[in-house]
Amino acid sequence: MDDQIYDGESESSPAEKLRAKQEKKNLRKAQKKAAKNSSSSAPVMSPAAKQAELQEKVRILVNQLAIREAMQPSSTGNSQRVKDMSSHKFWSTQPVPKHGETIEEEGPIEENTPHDQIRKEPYTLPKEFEWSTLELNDESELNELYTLLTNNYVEDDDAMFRFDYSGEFLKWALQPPGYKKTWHVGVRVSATKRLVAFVSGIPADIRIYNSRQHLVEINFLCVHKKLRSKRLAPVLIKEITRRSHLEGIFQAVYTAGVVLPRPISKARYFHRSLNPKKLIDTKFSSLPSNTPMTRHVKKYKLPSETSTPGIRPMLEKDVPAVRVLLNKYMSKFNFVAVFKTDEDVKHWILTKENVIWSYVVENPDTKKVTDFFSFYYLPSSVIGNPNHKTVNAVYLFYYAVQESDEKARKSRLQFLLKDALILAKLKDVDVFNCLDILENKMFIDELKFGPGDGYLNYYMYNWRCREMGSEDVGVVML
Ligand SMILES: CCCCCCCCCCCCCC(=O)SCCNC(=O)CCNC(=O)[C@H](O)C(C)(C)COP(=O)(O)OP(=O)(O)OC[C@H]1O[C@@H](n2cnc3c(N)ncnc32)[C@H](O)[C@@H]1OP(=O)(O)O
Repeated sequence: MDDQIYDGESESSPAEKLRAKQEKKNLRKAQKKAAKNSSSSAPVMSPAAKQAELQEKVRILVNQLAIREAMQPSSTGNSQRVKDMSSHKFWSTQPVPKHGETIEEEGPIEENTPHDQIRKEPYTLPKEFEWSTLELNDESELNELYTLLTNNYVEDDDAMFRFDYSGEFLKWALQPPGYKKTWHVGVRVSATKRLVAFVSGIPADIRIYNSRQHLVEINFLCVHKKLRSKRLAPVLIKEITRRSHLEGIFQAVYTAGVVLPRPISKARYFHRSLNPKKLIDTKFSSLPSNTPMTRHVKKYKLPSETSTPGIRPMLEKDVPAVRVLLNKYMSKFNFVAVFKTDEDVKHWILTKENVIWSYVVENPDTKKVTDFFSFYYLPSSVIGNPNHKTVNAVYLFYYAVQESDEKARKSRLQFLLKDALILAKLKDVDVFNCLDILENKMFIDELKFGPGDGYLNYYMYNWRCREMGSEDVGVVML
């Protein structure tokens, strides 16, 4: 494989020219606004309005502080380092907010590019490589993607574990209703046709604060280990951006372990041991000092049966009720996935063995579905361990409960999630993971989840908005 360095970032697209124009316009607007604010006399406010304004300012400051604090490099591992904007050769050219920029108005950073001005031909790759749109319904192409990711995708900071998404999982993640094959973007070595890089997009609907958006969700960006640091990732990102623009989509949502300009929010991973001995053998966790293994194992022991009356696997007939429950529950968060149709819920929530499991609670008297939860199966390969190849992990996905009272909701969640742990244990899962998003902090401590080393930063492309705490986030990405 030729490792020639290529910089695909020198071509400037019409969108980039438009962006520069828009930035100038924004600057002029901000200057005008500042001049207006400084010359006009302040309106008279009622004490209640003043109090509300103060509370809002404090809330914003607290959120900003929480994010800044979480972004400090020392305690959070190397991937959480915040680099200077000037050292982001690629990201400093993109329509994303800059680190440190104060955000006053929500909205797009650059205007939509008119269709006839969108570049028609793919970005140029180094001459040894070619673009290849993957056909995931073809078993052998799906297998090529599986092999690329299983050997080269996300690892923890210490390179001990690597995500091992199954082929079936990838089909689920990449072929939701309305998916576009052209957003499954591969790069092959022209001579051998070997797949060496990938990025994907899927259509998604979200609400961020009060803005509903149909956009693209970007995931599975991967460059083969032997081709790292050669600026291939920016070319892949520009190409998926171009293909999104061609479909009339100008905003994106994505998550990454690394800190880029600029997170909307930052969440932390929490882990609940189900098989403590194996987790210690694989060094996924360590035995606390002065704790014998028997006591440690006992701490995480669970009942062998669930205890919520009416709990059962979700069935297709539950889809409409689950959609209503879920969208209602999501209304309390500021950044959420919107499940527009029953088809969406059928695809994303209904059980697919060894990919996602979902359970509902049906009230034994009324037969109404009152709650549901789901978790997806994503094992990690254990790198270089002679005794264990895989850690079997599940991740909490979407859920909903109905209690409006916070105390009642907390106790319901603790009750339900305990059953989720039991059900996962019955499937021979070693660890149950979640982020501190949604209302997960209501059960994390009580159900003996412990904080991990990993963080997940949430981003939007071409959308400026205020930062938020992880408890405001209701988007679960795979
Ligand atoms: C409107 C539609 C818009 C659609 C697009 C929306 C944006 C989508 C954005 C993508 C969302 C992806 C969501 C996921 O899938 S997150 C999962 C990412 N994948 C992995 O972590 C797998 C293992 N790692 C790799 O495969 C490579 O290290 C990757 C491919 C990550 C980088 O390859 P490589 O290591 O060989 O680097 P390079 O020399 O080619 O390029 C260096 C440039 O790339 C910037 N970089 C590094 N990591 C990431 C990252 N995770 N997101 C965005 N940018 C990233 C980096 O800051 C630098 O730019 P700058 O700092 O100099 O400026």
